[in-house]
Amino acid sequence: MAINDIQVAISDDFFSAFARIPQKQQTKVQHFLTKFQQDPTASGINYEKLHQCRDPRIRSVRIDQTYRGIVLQPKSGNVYMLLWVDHHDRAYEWAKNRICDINPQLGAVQIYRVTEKEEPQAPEDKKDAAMFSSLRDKDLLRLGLPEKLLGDVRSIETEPDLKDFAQSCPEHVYEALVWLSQGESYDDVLSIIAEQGVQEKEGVDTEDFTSALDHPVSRHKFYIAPTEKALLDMLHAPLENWRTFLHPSQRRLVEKSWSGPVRVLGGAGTGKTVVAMHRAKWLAEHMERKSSKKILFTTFTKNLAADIQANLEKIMDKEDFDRIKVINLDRWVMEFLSDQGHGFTVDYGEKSKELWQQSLEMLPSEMELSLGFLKEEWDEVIQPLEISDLDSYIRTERRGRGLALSRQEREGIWPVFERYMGLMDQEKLREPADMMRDARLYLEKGNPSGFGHIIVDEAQDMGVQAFRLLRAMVSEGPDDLFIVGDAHQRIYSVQAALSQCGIRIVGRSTRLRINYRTSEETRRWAMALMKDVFVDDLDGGEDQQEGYISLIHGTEPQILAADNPEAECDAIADHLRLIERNEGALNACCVVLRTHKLLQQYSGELEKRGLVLYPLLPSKPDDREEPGVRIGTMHRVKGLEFDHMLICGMNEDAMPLMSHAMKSEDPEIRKKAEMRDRALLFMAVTRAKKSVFLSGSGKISPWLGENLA
Ligand SMILES: Nc1ncnc2c1ncn2[C@@H]1O[C@H](COP(=O)(O)OP(=O)(O)OP(=O)(O)O)[C@@H](O)[C@H]1O
Repeated sequence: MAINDIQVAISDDFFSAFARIPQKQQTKVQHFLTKFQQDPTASGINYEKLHQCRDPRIRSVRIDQTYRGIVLQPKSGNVYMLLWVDHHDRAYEWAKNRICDINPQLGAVQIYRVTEKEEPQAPEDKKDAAMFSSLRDKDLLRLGLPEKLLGDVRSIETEPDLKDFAQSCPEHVYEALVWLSQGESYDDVLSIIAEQGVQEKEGVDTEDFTSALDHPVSRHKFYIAPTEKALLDMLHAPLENWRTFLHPSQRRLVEKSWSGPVRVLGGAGTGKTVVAMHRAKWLAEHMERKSSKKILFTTFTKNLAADIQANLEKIMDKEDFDRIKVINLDRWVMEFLSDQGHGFTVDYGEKSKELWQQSLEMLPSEMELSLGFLKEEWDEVIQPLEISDLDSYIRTERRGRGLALSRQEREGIWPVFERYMGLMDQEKLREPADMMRDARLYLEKGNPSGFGHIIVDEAQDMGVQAFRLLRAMVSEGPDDLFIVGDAHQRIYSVQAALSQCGIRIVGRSTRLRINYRTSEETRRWAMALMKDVFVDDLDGGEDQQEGYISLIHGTEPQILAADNPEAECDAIADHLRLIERNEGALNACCVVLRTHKLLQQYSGELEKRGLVLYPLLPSKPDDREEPGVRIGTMHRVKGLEFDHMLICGMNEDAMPLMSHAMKSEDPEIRKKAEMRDRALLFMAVTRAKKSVFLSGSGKISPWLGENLA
C-alpha cells in the first residue's frame, strides 16, 4: 500500500481532549501526529488492542510513558482515525464503551457511547411515559440512531434525561431528538435533516470508511488535514472548532455555486459570521485564478471587520487571502469616494445639528411640528426615497409613518428640507446615507468597484442606500451577493427590503437554526423578549421566530432588582467575585450599560469596589490576554461574545431608553424606537456563552419580567 494513499482523520473530540492535556504532553502529541500523518504503519507506532473495549477496532497508541492516543483502525482500507488523547487510565476509560462505526442507514461515520449493559428495550413500566413513545424503532433508526442506543432513547422521559443522553448520542441524532422534543413533527425533522444532505441511503457498505468520511455528518466530526502545516495550525487553536467542523447545514451554503444573490437568516449565535467567512474562503479558492476582481467581505461595524480579517487570515493561504478585502461598508465608501475626487466630508450628526436648527426657521409659524418630527420625516421618508423636490414629496406614500400629512402641510414643511439640503451642500457635508448614494451614482456612471463577489455580514443594519449600493457594486450573476443577517438584532438602521433595492433572492434563501453560543435557557429568555413583535426577514416578510435550538444547557438568566444604585453595584461586584473564585479570572466577563453616562457612573462605582476594568473602546479590539472585567455600552458588544454577560442599570427609564424617538408624537416612531431597544437587549443577552445577569435599581425595566433574584 502506498503511504500517500493513507488517510488520517482526526475527530473534534480529539482536538478538545488535546486542549485539556498539559503543555508538555501537547508538544509530544504534536511530534507523534507529524510522524503518524507521514506513516501510521511505521514500526515505531505501538498499537495496542484494548481488551475491555466494546469496539474491536479501537486501539491505543503510545504518546509517552503515561499518555495514550485512541485510534480506530478499520479491518480493511487505509483510513486511520484519531479519536481521543489523555492520560493512560482516562484514555482507556473513555474508549471502554465507545463505538465508532458507519451508520447503516445514512452511511456516515458516528461515534457514540453504549451503556454497560445495552437494553434493546426500555423497561415495561417506563414505556408509556417515554418522550419518544409515539415513534417506532424504524423511525428512530431512519434518523441515524445507532441500533445499540434504541433502549436508551426509549428510557428518555424528561428534558434532563434528554440532556444527559447528549453525552452518549451522535450529535446529529441528538439534534433531531431536540427538534422532536420541541414539538416539530417527525416529517418536518426529516425535511430539516434532508436539507442538510442527511438522509437514508441504499446499500451502505459499513466497512468503507473512505467513502463514509465524505458524508456531511462525518465531515462535521472529522478533520482530514491536507498538509502538515494545516494540522499544526489546528493544534494551535484546538478549541476553535468552527475553523473546520462546519455543520452540514452550514457547509451546504458554503460549498456551492449559487445562481444569484443568497440570503441567510439565523438567530444569534447560529454561525452566520462563520458561514460568511467560510464562504469567502471557498470563493477565493474556487475563483478564476487570473481574475483581477476581488472578493469583498463587508460588515456594518468596524470592530467586526477587524475580527473577521484576523480570523480569515488564520484559516487561509496567503495567496487566497490576498483575493479578499475585508472592510466595513462606510469605510469602503469613503475610500472609493476619495479616489473619485468627491470632495465632501461625512457628518455623523455633529455639524448637521446646527444646520437643522437654522433650517427650522423656514417652518411656517402656524405649524406646530417639532424638530424631532421633521428629522424623523427626513430619515424615514425623504432620505431613503431620495426625494429631492416638492412634487415627488407630495406624491409619496410615506410608508412607515403613523401621522398623516396633508398636501398643504407637506408644502409647509418642504422649505425646511430644501434649506437643510442647501446648507449641507454649501458646507460640503454629507450624511452617511448620502455618501452611499453618491458612491452608487459614480458606479452607475461606469466607475467599477473592482469586486466580483460580495459577502455581507450584519445585513440587518444596512439601510436602503446600503443595499442599493451593494447591488451596484457587483454585476448580477452567479455568486454575486451572499447576505447574512438577523433582524432580531437590528439596532441601527430602519427596515429595508432587499427586493426593493434590486436584490432578488427568490429561491435562494435559507435559515441557520442551531445556536452554538448561548445556552437553551438564555436563548429562550431572549426569544421571549421578541414574542409579540414583528421581526422581518430583510425582504419585507416576517421572519419565523420558531424552529431554533441550542444544544448547550446552562443556568436561567439571573435578574436582580436592588433598592438603590449602590446596592446594585454591590451585587454586581459580588457576582463578579464569585465568578473569579470559580474561574480564576474575569477576562471573559462583560458589563454593559445602555448609555455613555451610565457607563461612566457604573465604571466609577465598580472601580471603587476594587474591580479592575478593561474598557471596550470604539476602535480597539478586545485583547483577551489583558486582565480585567470588560465594560462598555450595549452597542459596543454587537457581534462579540463573552462567557458571562452582566447587563446593568436596567431601570425603567433606561430600557427602553426615554429618548427623543420614544417621546415622538408619531406612534410609529415610538414603536420603532422601542423595537430597536428590544433588539439591543436581545443582542446583549445573546452575547453570553455561559451566564447572564441583569440588574437595575428602584423601578426596573418592565422587560426584565418577574423572575427576581
Ligand atoms: N460549526 C461550528 N462548530 C463549532 N462552533 C461553531 C460553529 N459555527 C459557529 N460556531 C461558534 O458559534 C459562535 C457563534 O458564531 P457566529 O458569531 O458566527 O454566529 P452569528 O450567527 O454570526 O452570531 P450573532 O448574530 O449573534 O453575532 C462562535 O463562537 C462560533 O465559533
